Amino acid sequence: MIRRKLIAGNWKMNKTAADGVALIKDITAEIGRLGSVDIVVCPPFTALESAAKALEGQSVKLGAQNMHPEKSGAYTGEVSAEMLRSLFVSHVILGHSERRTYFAETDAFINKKVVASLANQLKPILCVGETLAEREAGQTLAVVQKQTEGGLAGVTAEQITNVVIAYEPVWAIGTGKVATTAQAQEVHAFIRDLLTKLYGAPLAQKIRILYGGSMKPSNAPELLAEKDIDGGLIGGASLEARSFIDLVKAADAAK
Ligand SMILES: O=C(CO)COP(=O)(O)O
Repeated sequence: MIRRKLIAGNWKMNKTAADGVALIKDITAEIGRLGSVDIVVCPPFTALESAAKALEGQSVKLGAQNMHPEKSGAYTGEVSAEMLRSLFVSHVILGHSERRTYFAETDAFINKKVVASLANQLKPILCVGETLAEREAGQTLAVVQKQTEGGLAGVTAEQITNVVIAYEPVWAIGTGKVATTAQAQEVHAFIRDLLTKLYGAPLAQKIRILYGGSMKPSNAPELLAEKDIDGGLIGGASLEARSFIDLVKAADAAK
């Protein structure tokens, strides 16, 4: 398999610094040195520094949930790529549907962040996905195409293998409604084709495309068996050590 599976936990606005360290200790005690799967945890900003210390010497990587595209300046409440790098952050979730919806983030703004993250040696996890109304109107692939192309504008062939795409159908996030494996694989294959058109097959084959939306240990094996599903971006099930560990084990079994 050319693509290593990747399991990323998006803690969203959950866990204090102390809660985060406790969770990381439970996770790393069981799978901290598992070599076969890439694992990333994405705590809130306030828990990054203590999480980085708890992850020292472990293979689990650290991600942030957002960043601002500018280097520094008068952007109250925001955090730059350089600030994240100084806390040993390697990945950053960008364009999550919750940020698109609640914070009015556009493809153009998300694109600036993607470009800035790559320029600062961070690996962006670019989230794309349709709402229920868009799916019902038959617009799923058009929406995903617009968000993917918009997010990746200006990203070069040299940079693209550092990008991770996460397909997260908005109607499946936090709802318990998981996309069927066929629904997910259809969109993942579509994204892979799009990446092939943009960057050519050899590079497109190397890019990880994660599924996100009510993924849990019970439905992960079936999803992860699909040809173009290279891992998961996990919300709710990443908040408990047991379910997160079981998701990582499912990815290990599917590799
Ligand atoms: O939004 C998600 C990950 O970014 C998915 O959240 P849930 O796993 O809670 O549905």
